[in-house]
Formats: sequence, C-alpha cells, structure tokens
Amino acid sequence: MELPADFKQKYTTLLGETEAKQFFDGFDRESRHGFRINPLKENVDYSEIVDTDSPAEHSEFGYFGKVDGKSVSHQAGLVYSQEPSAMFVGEVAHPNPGERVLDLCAAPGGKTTHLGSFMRNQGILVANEINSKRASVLAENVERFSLRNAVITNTTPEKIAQTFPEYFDKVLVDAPCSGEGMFRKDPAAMDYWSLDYPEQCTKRQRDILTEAYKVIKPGGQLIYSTCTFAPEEDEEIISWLLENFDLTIEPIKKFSGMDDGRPEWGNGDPSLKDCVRLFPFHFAGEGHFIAKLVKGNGDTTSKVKSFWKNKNLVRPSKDELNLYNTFLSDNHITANFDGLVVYKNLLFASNYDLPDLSKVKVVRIGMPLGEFKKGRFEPSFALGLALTAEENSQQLPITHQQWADYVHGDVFSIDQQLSKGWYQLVFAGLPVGFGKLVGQTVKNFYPKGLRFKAE
Ligand SMILES: C[S@@+](CC[C@H](N)C(=O)[O-])C[C@H]1O[C@@H](n2cnc3c(N)ncnc32)[C@H](O)[C@@H]1O
Repeated sequence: MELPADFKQKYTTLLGETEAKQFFDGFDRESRHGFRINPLKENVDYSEIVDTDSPAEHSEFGYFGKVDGKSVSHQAGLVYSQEPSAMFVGEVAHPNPGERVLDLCAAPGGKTTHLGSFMRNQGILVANEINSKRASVLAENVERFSLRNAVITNTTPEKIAQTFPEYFDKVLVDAPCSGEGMFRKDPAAMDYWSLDYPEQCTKRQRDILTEAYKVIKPGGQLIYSTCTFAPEEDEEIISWLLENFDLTIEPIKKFSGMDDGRPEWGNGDPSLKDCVRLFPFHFAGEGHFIAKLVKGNGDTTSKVKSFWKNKNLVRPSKDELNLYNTFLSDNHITANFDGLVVYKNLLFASNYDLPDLSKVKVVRIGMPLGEFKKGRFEPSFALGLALTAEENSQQLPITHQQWADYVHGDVFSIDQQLSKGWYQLVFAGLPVGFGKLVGQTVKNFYPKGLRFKAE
C-alpha cells in the first residue's frame, strides 16, 4: 500500500526505523473481519445462520469472520459487523444493567449496540449523533438490535450538556478523528490526510470533550477512543484532559497484541501507559486508541428538568391503553413495557427518569411499540423484531425463501390453517418482523424504506 510520504516520515521519527518498518508493513497484511453476536436475541439456532467458530478473546460477544449485510443474521439484528479493534471499545466501557450511559458520537451504532448488549435493556442508553442522515442509520441499527432502553438524539454536544448536566454514569466519546486506522480497509481515507490534519481534528475533539465532561456524574467514567494513531489526537488529548479537568486515568486490562499508551507522545505523565493502543502490526485489527478516565468524586448540585416538561409527550389515554391492551391479548403477547408514552399517535416504551428533552431533536424517545390508527393499534416493526418467544407465543416459523419474499415486500402463503392475527415471523428461532395472517396469506408489514432483494 502506498502510504503518504509525510505519514511515513512522521512515524519513522516517532517509532524509529525498525518499528516504523513493521508498522508500515502491517498495512499490507490482510484485514481480519469481525462481528458481534447480539445477546438480547434468545432461542436462536446459530448453526443455521452464523459461523461462531472463531470467538475473539478480547471482546465478550465478539467473533472473527465476515457477515454479509444482506443476510438474515444482519438484517434481523443477530449480529453487528465490526472490525476486531473497534469491538474493544465497548468492552472497555462495559456498562452495567441499570446505569445511565451516553454514546455522544454514536452513528452508525457499532459501539451503541455493544453498550446495549451489556445493559440488557436496563437503565438508560442515550445515543446521540450530530449528523441527521447518520442518526437515521443509527436508529435502524438500534432497532435491529432490539435495544429497549435506547433514546436516540440528533443534536450537538453543547445541547446534550445543557440537557443532561452530571447525569451519566458512563460517557463514551468515540471521536471524529483523522482516521489513520481506516487506511487499510478504505484507502480513500488517505485522500483526506495531510500532515496538519491530526492537529485540525484536535480542536473539534477538545470542544466535544469539554461538553462531555459536563454530563458525567461525580465519580463517573469517560471513555475516549479514536481510530487513529496520531499522538495529537490520542496521548496529547488525554494529557490535555488530565491538565484541565478533574479526571484521572483508569488502567485497562490488555490482551495479547495490545500496546500501552506512550507517555512520551503526550505530556510525559506515566499514567498514560494505562491507555491502550491497537496497532495492526501487533493486533489483528485496523487500529484504535482507547482511554478510560474517572471524574473526581464531589457533590453535585445539578438538577435536570422533568421529562413531563415536554408538552409533546403524554401518557396514553384510557382509550389508547384499551386499544393497546386489546392488541396484546388478541395476539397472545404477554410482554410488559414500562414508561409508556405517546408522541403524536405513536406509542413508545420510554423512561420517566429521563430529563426534559424538548430542547434537543429526538429521533426516538425509547422503543417504538406501534401506532394508533382509527380505532386500532398497529404494532411497529421494532416490536416484531424484539419480542421473545416467552413474550409472544404467536410465532410463525418461515423458510429462507419466505424470508426473502418478506424483505422484498411480497405477500406469501402458508400451508397451515391458523387463526387470523399478527404473527411474529421467525427464521431459525430469530424474529424477523410481524406479518398479518388473513386466511393462509401473510400480509407484508416489512417497512417500505428497508425492502431489498435477498440473495
Ligand atoms: C468515529 S465516528 C463514530 C462511530 C460510532 N461510534 C460507531 O461505533 O459506529 C464519529 C462520529 O462523530 C460525529 N461527529 C462529527 N463532528 C462532530 C461534532 N462536532 N460533535 C459530535 N459529533 C461529531 C460524526 O458524524 C461521526 O458519526
């Protein structure tokens, strides 16, 4: 691979001739692909749909291997394709069920879906993305992954800081960066690169981190990561954080092939060693830098405004509750969702412990359950993916061909005689969405914008 001459010169100075040569040779090695399994999808017959022969020791739900974007496993949220070094970020953050967690730079959702896997639908996971198109992709991935406790916002770090002062136990800043760790997989990333580019990125990283700091509870954690090797965006940024904020570095447990942070590439603080560097010539991944910091303990005086200050959100009316409960009982669904809230004619399972979100653009206020339509309740696609076999006995196993018809938007027939109603279609135990059975025809409710031709 033809690396930029300035890049080679810079890293030859930083690493010395011998190590720099190994570093550059690493870009010519073949990339190893990876994916994570979604632990929230239960009762799945893995042998039929995904190859889990090569687990990754450094990431609890991680595997080596390639997943096709048009496969059932990807489309129905059983897996998330993620390169092996990126899947160490969520592992370092490792939130617990019940915590309040923010993923500040979240799209397309690689880390968000990982954080949600650890949280097991308990607590609050706010996933924010500043770019609206990317926020939509984030919402799709969160929906596929069936994260019930995720709120998706599309706003700036400043607005997040105003809305959630000292609110979160853990904050992840997976920062926009110069992307040197993308060069191997996507050589076009080199076109953006220049000797000055890392320095330019640091300004934006400092601005984002200044806001991120404000939303961490005293004693809470900040996880910072980049997919670049540039010291300006890695050790230098952490040095700046240590010098300007009440933060200390927490050691990260390292696995084989992972390098220490380099104090001499920052301000010399020995604790920078406790950060982690993933270099492709030592570790089977594209490259990452990760730091974990803890905010000092102190009293908090900050208060957030109540969820119900937002006048657009209301509790479901008696009639709406009736429609929803009738839908559940008619279709043998026993799932129990808390935090019911209505926005326009949409019903969500949210969390009343959230603050007033009226100053930020909310993409989804929680898990979409469905929509009230002229005297009836129609379930969401997200609900069709999320319900487990225990929560919904009305499941209809389908073949791969029927799944292909379904995602293409076609109706299909079944041989059985079953009572009419909403059925959760399942392939190899994996729910793929709802269909409405009338006679022996399954009417298609696969979202129009997601339809595609499966191979
Ligand atoms: C490295 S990517 C995030 C990848 C994501 N965490 C994942 O694992 O899928 C960085 C994100 O930061 C967003 N971003 C760019 N400028 C930003 C800013 N000034 N404030 C906050 N986010 C920003 C980008 O749109 C991009 O989606």
